[in-house]
Amino acid sequence: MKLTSVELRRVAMPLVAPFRTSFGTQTVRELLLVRVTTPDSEGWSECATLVDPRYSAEYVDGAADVMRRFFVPALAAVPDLDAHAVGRVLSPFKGHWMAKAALETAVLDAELRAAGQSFGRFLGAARDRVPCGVSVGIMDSIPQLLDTVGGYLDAGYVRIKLKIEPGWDVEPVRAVRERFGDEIALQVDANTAYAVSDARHLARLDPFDLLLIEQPLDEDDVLGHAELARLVRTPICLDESITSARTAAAAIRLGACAVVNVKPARVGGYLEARRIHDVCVAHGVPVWCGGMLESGIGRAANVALAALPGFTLPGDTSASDRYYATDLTAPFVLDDGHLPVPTGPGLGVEPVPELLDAMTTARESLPL
Ligand SMILES: O=C(O)CCC(=O)N[C@@H](C(=O)O)c1ccccc1
Repeated sequence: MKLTSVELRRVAMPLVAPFRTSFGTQTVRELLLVRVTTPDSEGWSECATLVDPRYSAEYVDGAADVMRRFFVPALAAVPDLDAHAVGRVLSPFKGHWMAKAALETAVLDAELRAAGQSFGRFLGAARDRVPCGVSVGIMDSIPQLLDTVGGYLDAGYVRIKLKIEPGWDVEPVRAVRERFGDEIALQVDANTAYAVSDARHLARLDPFDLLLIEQPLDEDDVLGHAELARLVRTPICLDESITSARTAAAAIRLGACAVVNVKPARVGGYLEARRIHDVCVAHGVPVWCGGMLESGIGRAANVALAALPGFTLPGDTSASDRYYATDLTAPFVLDDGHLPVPTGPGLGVEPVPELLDAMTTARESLPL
């Protein structure tokens, strides 16, 4: 396929409620959407960068700039591009995994729409719907947390993930266990907020039978996670540390993680995400699909990925209304704790034009 146009759109989507993590609070999701066209198709994707480099080193303006100045010119020069070529063409450029993921995904969407094949079928989905977890932010009080968790359980979510940080960890977990019992699937996400020296404190979470503790330490502290795994009983899951199939294999070999959060945006796209899935399955390490507060565009692709056989734990693939009163696409609606895997060509969804225009704050056609 030859790229005939690439458009970047900045979209502002207000969250239904502030979402606080150990690295900041989101109230509006400022998204960068990518739309590519080829002679016989179009492709959409969503770049998962935040407005500021707090989750990772990438941020929205930086992603748009690197696409504009380096990535799109390189891809536009390729006469017969396909999704598998994108990673190769962009490999001389270091990092910028979310920007690379957005371009690869848009090209893949265009390719699959032209072929009439769904993302799920292309990736190797083994299910037609996926069980959904939900991520619960750091709250102002325990009562507020319990009300929020109760609402999500009533909505049917099959797993609760609590964001934690020093000062908001053991007590919230204890309160949720005391109120909702030992049966609910419960895990925590620290987003790198702790140090190995906090091991004894983190071991106080062990009695609560958590599924996992996600990314307690710095993303580059793989050895620290291996040491922590020897000091706490709760399984360690890595997110920010896993940037490729190779780093996944190394982290597993070093005993740094027993579970992996597969997040396509963090690793350059769905092709590498599937490689990470395959490496983890080969090592007997369960995976689940992480989220970046995606609109329906990114959510569609994540739900398709979460249907692969090694995704044996519920992911952060929540319904649209977890974050947004109005989604860019037809909303993803939870049904008996599950979301259906889209079956249409490509992502199987597209932005609703009037909704997209209403939420667009800037648009830019890149010269090819
Ligand atoms: O449900 C979702 O999409 C969000 C899941 C979630 O908690 N994501 C976290 C994370 O660290 O993985 C996050 C990413 C970016 C911004 C805020 C939070």
